[in-house]
Amino acid sequence: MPAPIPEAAIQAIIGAGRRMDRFNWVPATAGNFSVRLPGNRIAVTRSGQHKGFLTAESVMVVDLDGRPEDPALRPSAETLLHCGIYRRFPEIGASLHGHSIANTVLSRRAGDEITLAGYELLKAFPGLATHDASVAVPVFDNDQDIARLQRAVEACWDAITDGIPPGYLIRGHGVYVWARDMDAALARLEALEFMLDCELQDRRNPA
Ligand SMILES: CSCCC(=O)C(=O)COP(=O)(O)O
Ligand SMILES: [Zn+2]
Repeated sequence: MPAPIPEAAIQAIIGAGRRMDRFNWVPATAGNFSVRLPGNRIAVTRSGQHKGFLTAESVMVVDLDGRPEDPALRPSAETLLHCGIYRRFPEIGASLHGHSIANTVLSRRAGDEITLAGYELLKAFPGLATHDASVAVPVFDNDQDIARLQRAVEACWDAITDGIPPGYLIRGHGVYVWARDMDAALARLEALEFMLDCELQDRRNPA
């Protein structure tokens, strides 16, 4: 009999969905969220749920390779991207994926990264103590083969020598961010989305 999902993890996931829905970052059934549990378990949203209206039944458990504890339940189609984050970064406790207008539009127009520079909100990212900095957020081509997409993400991470940014974009699709816990992941997501929105508005109305 598998261990129950801790109530705190369930509430963190439900709360994240409500908060992201208020910003219109999870339209239709877009988005997926996860929390690391003890014992190499991951609490993750089930596939096809509206993330603004999650309940305890919307959350299930997979292992670090994405295998469901209950084979009758279907985890997020993008579970392997969450697993890749937890496998790579042992200190990470929560991961979020959303589809905002800003991350979708900008990633469609971008090359293989979007550089954010000079924003006070860069200080919401780890290791940055000043606006006088820049972060190159990777952008990956969208792929319905999520295992292949995860391999592209890992190849990019392997090539970064000066600090992996706490998020990436998937072209025309959305964003992934992660942090030590759900509150920190939401703060990072809000900071990143704010800066992407600024970039989008800048491009619409260049000075
Ligand atoms: C209608 S959204 C298309 C799938 C997607 O990109 C997503 O984020 C939600 O997929 P899930 O399987 O996690 O519900
Ligand atoms: Zn998605």
